[in-house]
Amino acid sequence: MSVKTIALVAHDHKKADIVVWAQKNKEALALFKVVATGTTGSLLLEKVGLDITRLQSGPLGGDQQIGALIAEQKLDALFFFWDPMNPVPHDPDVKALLRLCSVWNVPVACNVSSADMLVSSPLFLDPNYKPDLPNYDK
Ligand SMILES: O=C(CO)COP(=O)(O)O
Repeated sequence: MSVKTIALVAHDHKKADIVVWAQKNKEALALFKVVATGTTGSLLLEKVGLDITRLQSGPLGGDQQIGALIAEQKLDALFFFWDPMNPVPHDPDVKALLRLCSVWNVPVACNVSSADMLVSSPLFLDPNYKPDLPNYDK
């Protein structure tokens, strides 16, 4: 049984949302090891006081670093408040990250309501719960 690792990421127009969400869920988030992309991580540290491992900023490779954690089976969930209304320069990285969540059966919440449900899910909070790994041999 080990502490779960989660990643928190928000695009610029969603950063206010993730700060409010993290403030609301600060107690629950303290149960996890938290990693975040650079700017999101700085904001969460400053405004919420979360203990966070900061990766690169998204456009500089932060999404890919989180993808690498998924490929190495070192990430238990992704909370990604991505922006459906504004394009980002690293859109291929965003798509790749979301794709890897599906490839590796990693739970991913892309908006406030799904983040609320995931962070309060008894199943996810069960330290013994591990989603099945996919089998691509067939
Ligand atoms: O762009 C991002 C995710 O695609 C987020 O990166 P920042 O947290 O550095 O803004």
